[in-house]
Amino acid sequence: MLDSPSFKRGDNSPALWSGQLNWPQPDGNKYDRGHAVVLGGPVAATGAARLSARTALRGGAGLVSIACDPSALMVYAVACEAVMTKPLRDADAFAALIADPRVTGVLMGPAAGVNDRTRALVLAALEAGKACVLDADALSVFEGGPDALFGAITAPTILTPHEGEFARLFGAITDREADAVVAAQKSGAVMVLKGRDTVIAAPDGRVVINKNASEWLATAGSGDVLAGLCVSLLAQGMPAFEAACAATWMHAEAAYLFGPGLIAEDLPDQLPRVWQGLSLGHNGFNVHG
Ligand SMILES: NC(=O)C1=CN([C@@H]2O[C@H](COP(=O)(O)OP(=O)(O)OC[C@H]3O[C@@H](n4cnc5c(N)ncnc54)[C@H](OP(=O)(O)O)[C@@H]3O)[C@@H](O)[C@H]2O)[C@@H](O)CC1
Ligand SMILES: Nc1ncnc2c1ncn2[C@@H]1O[C@H](COP(=O)(O)OP(=O)(O)O)[C@@H](O)[C@H]1O
Repeated sequence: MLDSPSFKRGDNSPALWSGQLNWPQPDGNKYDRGHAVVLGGPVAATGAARLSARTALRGGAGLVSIACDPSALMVYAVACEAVMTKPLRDADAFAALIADPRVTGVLMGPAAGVNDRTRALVLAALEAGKACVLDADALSVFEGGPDALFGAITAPTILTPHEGEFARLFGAITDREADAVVAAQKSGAVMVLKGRDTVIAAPDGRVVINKNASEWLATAGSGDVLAGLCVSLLAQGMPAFEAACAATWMHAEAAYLFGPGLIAEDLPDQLPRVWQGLSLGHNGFNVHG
């Protein structure tokens, strides 16, 4: 349906994007499913990036690394197992790290800090032409001067603001759907305007409303998980709009499968059940042959 040039608006469902999921192949290796790099926050705020990175692995990325200031490396190294850690001194070091062609997606923002360092790292990643997901502080650092951000976006990019972050870049919201479409066109990025019904808008005018969310998702770190899922699917080669739609639906489905009492930590480990549902023909159609 989304391939039709006439498609403009609809509710999110696997029918829109399941054909573009990157399933592991019998003769494949981990690099076939991409390497996602997550920017880690400082030593006192490591949880958000760890949630994002764990989710990126559960979302199917073949490799996931957290890049962080050397002063925080020990915390990440002790806390992470399959997720790798990379020391990162400055924007030049970040550019060198992600210049590896096998790095296929970069997430910045969760607990990164609203400061000049975060701003410089975001601009370095965008200028490197990498597929990026920008969330939280990676958006807030451009409050008061968003054109510097929009002008740097050339590669596939997903922005995942909550309403407060959205207003910092685009002004007060009057109509969530219309405002998200305008914001996508203005920024050149896929917009994921989060909320009860999340609006996903592409610069070319496509817009989808996600309606399977649970109110239990309104919990600290839930957005960090969504950002991790976005970068996972982007790093696996999905187009940005389809990756954003799939991530939003899978995030909400994970919450539904867990049920009441959910906290953000519970979400990544529900993703195998989400994948199983998709592979077995969830919602009445078979996506895995
Ligand atoms: N485990 C961890 O380490 C975690 C770390 N985290 C990290 O914390 C940092 C701060 O992130 P944040 O989102 O809490 O705060 P911030 O950017 O100041 O915005 C908050 C202000 O915006 C407004 N607002 C309007 N609509 C809103 C909405 N729908 N949802 C929320 N707010 C809304 C509202 O203003 P009000 O409307 O009340 O005037 C509110 O006061 C960031 O780095 C993040 O990654 C978190 O992810 C949690 C887990
Ligand atoms: N009332 C609600 N019902 C359903 N989903 C919600 C509700 N409130 C928030 N969400 C979802 O929870 C997530 C919260 O993300 P965010 O505000 O960035 O949190 P955090 O910064 O703590 O990670 C988003 O995916 C949003 O769509």
